[in-house]
Amino acid sequence: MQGRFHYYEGYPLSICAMPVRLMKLLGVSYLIASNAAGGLNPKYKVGDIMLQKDHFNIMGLAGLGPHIGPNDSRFGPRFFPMTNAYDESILNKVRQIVKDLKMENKVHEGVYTCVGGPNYETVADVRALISLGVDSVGMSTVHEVIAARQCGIRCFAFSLITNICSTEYGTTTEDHSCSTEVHSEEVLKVGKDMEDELRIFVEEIVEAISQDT
Ligand SMILES: O=P(O)(O)O[C@@H]1C[C@H](O)[C@@H](CO)O1
Ligand SMILES: Nc1nc2[nH]cnc2c(=O)[nH]1
Repeated sequence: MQGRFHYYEGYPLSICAMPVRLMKLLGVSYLIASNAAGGLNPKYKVGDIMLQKDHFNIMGLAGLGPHIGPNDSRFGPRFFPMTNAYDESILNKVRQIVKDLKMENKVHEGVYTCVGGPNYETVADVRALISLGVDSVGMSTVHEVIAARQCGIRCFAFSLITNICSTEYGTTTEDHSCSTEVHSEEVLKVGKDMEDELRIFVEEIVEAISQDT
């Protein structure tokens, strides 16, 4: 996909996840999802990559999801497990790729969460998410992975840590900016700067997966 639909754009989560269901109809069996995310884990640095071991479905706990409403059985059963949402065998292949590409110093494994956005988090939000065991926070991916798992697509996802979420209020300067604020320009720049490295990373993953098929 080139881009995606986001909840903050006003689309329901079923529309945000619609491309995944279209993929299912086209015969896709693996999903590689990526996202720009804020780092919550204190070990993370800007430009690091977090392989998603799991996600914390905070929007789902609030009753939002791509699968709310009448169930269309073409896209899977009404009820389904999410215990092993992120495919361990793909993750093992990626762990090897990380070693081969000598990326160990910048790659972590952790838990992602999706919030509604489009505002970034308050300090209180950040502190709460950390206490809930979340390592990175963004505005996508979770509902795509839910739709994928419902219809049996195997999933791998990673976050590019584009900024560090602040647990401190910081000081506001005369121009009303604040040292600990996140701005989308920073997020976009880190994404752009990492483009070539991430392309190689994803190409390697596609290659490794395709050896299985
Ligand atoms: O589509 P993703 O999740 O990669 O983009 C994230 C969420 C927002 O669209 C944007 C915020 O900076 O980055
Ligand atoms: N919610 C959220 N999404 C992001 N996308 C990139 N950075 C962030 C962040 O800090 N928070």
